[in-house]
Formats: sequence, structure tokens, C-alpha cells
Amino acid sequence: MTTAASSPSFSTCDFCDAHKGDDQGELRVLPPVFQNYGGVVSFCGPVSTVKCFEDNTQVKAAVESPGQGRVLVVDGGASLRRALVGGNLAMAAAKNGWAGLVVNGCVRDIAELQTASVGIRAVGLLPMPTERRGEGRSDVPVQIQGVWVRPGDWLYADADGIVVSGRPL
Ligand SMILES: O=C([O-])CC(=O)C(=O)O
Repeated sequence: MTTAASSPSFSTCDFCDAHKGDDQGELRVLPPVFQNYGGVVSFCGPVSTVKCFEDNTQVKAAVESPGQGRVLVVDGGASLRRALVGGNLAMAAAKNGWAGLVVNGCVRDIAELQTASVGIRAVGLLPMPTERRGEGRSDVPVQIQGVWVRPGDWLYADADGIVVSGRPL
């Protein structure tokens, strides 16, 4: 596992220490169900979203466009039947400057994901790809694992977990 030279320096634990009295939902912590599969462990950036179900058309379109340091949060409805990201899309995301992908669903091609210079978190590995039918929506608010994530939020992921905030931390 490699960490990009430009890997940001922050601590999700420190963020949570500073916000542990916050009951306004300014800092949201994603449940610990996301595994780390990418070549970058710590990543952060402003959020873009895709909402889809067993169809990664919009995920492909997003990672093939300039990422500009953003984190793509994919609400795949936690499907355990199709993989929304594989080696090709991971490489595209790295090449186009995405900081990371957080997938509420499955990914595949673990050997290729681990060599991609991009953060990749997902619920699980699964070898079956989607069939692209042009479905899905981009940049809508999504609720993943019970937590709201909106386009323009900031997401921070490190070895301890993933937190989301309405403003940069
Ligand atoms: O193309 C897909 O649907 C997913 C995949 O396997 C890849 O990204 O390599």
C-alpha cells in the first residue's frame, strides 16, 4: 500500500475530539463499514455525488471528467450484487485528479485498485460488474449508511475512518 507524496496531513480523531459536543450535525461520521481498497489511505476534498443502483454509468462519467481534488461519493444503495468501480475506473479517477472514491456498494479488481493513486473505500469486493443502461443521477444529496452527504460537503478519510462536514475542517 502506498501513500501519495501529496497525501494531506490531518486526523479524523482530532476532528472528532474537537466536535464531540456537537449535536448540530456539523460533523458527521460514517459508520465503520467501509473497507480501504485504494492505493491512498488518507484523502480529503469537496464532495461530488452519484446516486445509482447496479448501474455505474454516472460513476464512469464522473471519473472520466476532471476531479480537481474532489471526492466522489457513490450511493449505490449498498447493493452486494454488482461492483460499481473496478480497475479501469480507478485508474481513470487517479489520472483525472480525483482525491478519492467512497462507494456505498461494491468494487472489484483488488490488485489494480491497490496500485491506483487514489483513495478507494467501499463496503466490499465483488467480481460481477454492472450493465450500463444510462441510469443514475449526479450531484444530488445522498444518504449513505444513514448519514447525509451533500455535494459541496467536505469529506476526510484516514486510517481511523471517514468524516463529513458542511465546511472545510
Ligand atoms: O467498467 C466497469 O464497469 C467496472 C470495471 O470493471 C472497471 O472499472 O474496470
